[in-house]
Amino acid sequence: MLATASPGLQAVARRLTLAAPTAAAAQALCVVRLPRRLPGRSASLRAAASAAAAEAAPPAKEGAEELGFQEMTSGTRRRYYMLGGKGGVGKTSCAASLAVRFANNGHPTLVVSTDPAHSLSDSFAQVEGPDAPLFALEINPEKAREEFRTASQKNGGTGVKDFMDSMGLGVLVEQIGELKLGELLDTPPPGLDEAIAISKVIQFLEAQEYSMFSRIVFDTAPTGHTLRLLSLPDFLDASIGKILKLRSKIASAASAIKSVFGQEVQQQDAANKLEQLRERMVKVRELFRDTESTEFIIVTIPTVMAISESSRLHSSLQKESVPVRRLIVNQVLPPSTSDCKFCAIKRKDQTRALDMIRSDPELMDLNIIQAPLVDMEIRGVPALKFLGDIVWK
Ligand SMILES: Nc1ncnc2c1ncn2[C@@H]1O[C@H](COP(=O)(O)OP(=O)(O)OP(=O)(O)O)[C@@H](O)[C@H]1O
Repeated sequence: MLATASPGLQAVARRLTLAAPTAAAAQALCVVRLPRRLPGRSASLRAAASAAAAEAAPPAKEGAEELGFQEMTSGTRRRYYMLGGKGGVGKTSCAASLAVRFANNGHPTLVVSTDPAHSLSDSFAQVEGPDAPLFALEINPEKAREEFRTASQKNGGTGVKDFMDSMGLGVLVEQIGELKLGELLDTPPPGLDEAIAISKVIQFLEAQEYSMFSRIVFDTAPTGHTLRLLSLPDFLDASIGKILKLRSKIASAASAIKSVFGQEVQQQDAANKLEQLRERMVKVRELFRDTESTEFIIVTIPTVMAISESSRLHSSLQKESVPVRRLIVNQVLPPSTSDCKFCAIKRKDQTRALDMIRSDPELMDLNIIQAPLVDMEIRGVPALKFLGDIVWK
């Protein structure tokens, strides 16, 4: 599939992830050209960021050097980095800057967005600029869910019920109904979309075309969703497992009659699809917990509320045995020689919040990375490279 990507398609860039693709682009794999030059304010951005980086750098912790970028980039075995945190703290900017940094260090990299707000359809695009291939993949969770719904309707929808009723097997169908899979899909719990979307990413990554990627960076959905997502594979694993069992009972009871109507093959397809989904969900869960290949990086900002939420997130991730080692504190105000009262108050507030991290039992042992608030919107590869060089050291 990669071979069909054409450099001529319409360029759309929103930081590194893609804006809503056109109908044509939505259908195809497309190449996105990002701005090659930093906007005119790059000098002030650079000055502020360097000053902030120098000022904000926390004292090196014992063993901290092992958790530098060197450690993230070493080795060619595939690794996954998932960035999560409260809405708007800078997950996408940090994820995209990490992806650019990996690509510039020779890693063919894929950055994945599963945020429903970002995409209308699945799209896959090469980002121009970095030294090694950098691709952005956006999964449309709604579309992924639709595929799943179609499979389950075939499996337990009214067509099957009418048919089974006529065969005196309606009770079994009611049992399927009790599992409420249809309802689950009509009013999905938050997190289901992301779970299905991530399972879809895993499906992609099993394909030959994607084998070249040695670093996969996930720009995850906000905190609450991500957490629910983590418990979902267990839930889906259990309910899909039950459905499959019932399915095989029904199939064996009615196979002779069904084959007369030619429905057996279709239903077997649906059952296979559910089984595949279940297997992928199990893989998602394993992937999330694999310390060798996966790391969940929490992104936060220096406010009391964001830090409290990050503390809860870390606690939940630990309960789910998800490896977390780094905490990015983004948008830390750079130092200034001017006597701006507003800035002074804000800085004091941020200092208090940073102290809170140091005394929070959930967060204090994490490797803390401070990223400065810069004076412009972070868009395009050069700006992301710039941010990445400051954040990922
Ligand atoms: N260090 C920073 N300095 C200045 N602006 C920043 C910084 N980090 C992020 N921003 C800006 O803040 C806004 C939100 O950032 P971003 O989209 O990366 O956050 P997010 O956590 O992914 O948001 P969402 O939860 O909505 O997906 C963007 O306009 C981005 O350019």
